Amino acid sequence: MSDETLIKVEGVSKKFCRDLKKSLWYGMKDLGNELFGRRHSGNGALRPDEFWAVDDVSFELKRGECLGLIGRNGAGKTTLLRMLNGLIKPDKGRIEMRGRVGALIALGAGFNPILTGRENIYVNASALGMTKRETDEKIEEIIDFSEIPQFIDAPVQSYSSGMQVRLGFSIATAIKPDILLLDEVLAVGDVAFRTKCYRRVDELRELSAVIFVSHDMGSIARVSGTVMRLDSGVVASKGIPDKIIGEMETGLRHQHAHGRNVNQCDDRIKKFNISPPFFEVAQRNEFRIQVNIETRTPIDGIQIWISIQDFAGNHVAECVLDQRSFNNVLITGENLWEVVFDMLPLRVGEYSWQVTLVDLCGRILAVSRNEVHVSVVGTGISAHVAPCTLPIKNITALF
Ligand SMILES: Nc1ncnc2c1ncn2[C@@H]1O[C@H](COP(=O)(O)OP(=O)(O)OP(=O)(O)O)[C@@H](O)[C@H]1O
Repeated sequence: MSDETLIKVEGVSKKFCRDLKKSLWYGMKDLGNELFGRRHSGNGALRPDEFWAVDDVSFELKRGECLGLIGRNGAGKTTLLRMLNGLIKPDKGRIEMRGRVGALIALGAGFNPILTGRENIYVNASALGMTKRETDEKIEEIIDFSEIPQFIDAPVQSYSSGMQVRLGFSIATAIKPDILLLDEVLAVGDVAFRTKCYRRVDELRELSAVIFVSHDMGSIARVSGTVMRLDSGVVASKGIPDKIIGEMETGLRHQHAHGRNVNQCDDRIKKFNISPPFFEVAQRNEFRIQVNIETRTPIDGIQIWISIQDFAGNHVAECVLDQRSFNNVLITGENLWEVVFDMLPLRVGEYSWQVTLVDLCGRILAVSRNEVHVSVVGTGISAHVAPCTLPIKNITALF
């Protein structure tokens, strides 16, 4: 690790407005005041319906350091990354970034959908300060790493979410950035690609300052030297990974023990349950789970990501339920599906499931982590080599 500070954040805050009409009105007023050189309340007190999404956050990061950013949905992690990447302006405070910044924040962000993958590589690389010659030298490496050479001359709008993540990550890291910002969006990639990405982050960590946002505590603990937990925009705690992750998990267990729904994240989601919470299944036998989502408003298009981890926290199996598998529209109130899997192609042992509810833009609506446990029983002779995809037999809407 060097002594060179690459990221310096001092008292940074960002506010948003919950009401769209008011938000537009405030925005126009602030713009008018700025044009006429008048002070505006953009950096002052909150106006009706406004709230601090990020509130007085300060930290520094040196080359060679990796900061893991954790917190429940809506804690302000992405907003902080977007400010660091210059996509939005803080209302208060100061951000200093030194060197080239590689970032993978929102799904599809930074891509022009009508341009091909190859054209987007050139556009992005030039925005990151690379010359055409430098990009020419790197382009094969970028395409190779993304593993999508057969689609590279197709428009990005035809790419799946996973393909966009592959290309975005390959570009962001191929430029050998001084600063690398990685949001949860990496989770969209499949297990094998994610593993490859973590390996590359390990390599880059020596040379860059890395900020890594994730809900996957195993990955956070593996990659980060320090972890910072945000809670309602405020830095709730910061320190070594084990301590901060432990605190967060204890908090979640406490809420659970006191009857609150730990999985509730986005305001629109009232309940997100997977049942049964524990089940035993014989190797290679069919098994079924129920997914129950209660919403306050309709949500047009969701995906459900299921990821299974073994006792050591390694991802061993996963699958995505999207519009190809079921009618993925949520109605107001109760939505209940039964999902039948053909078999669980895993070795005998104990596993936990992480089930994540995601909207069509890859934004996480709710996470059910380590709430569902499965015990695989059988002869012990296995089975599929992990990681593997869970074979879905069918999904039925129960109501
Ligand atoms: N453009 C916006 N306008 C209004 N509110 C916003 C906007 N962007 C984010 N928010 C709100 O700011 C808060 C922080 O959001 P942010 O996306 O930073 O959280 P997060 O910790 O990254 O959550 P997640 O884990 O779900 O990605 C949330 O309440 C969110 O609804």
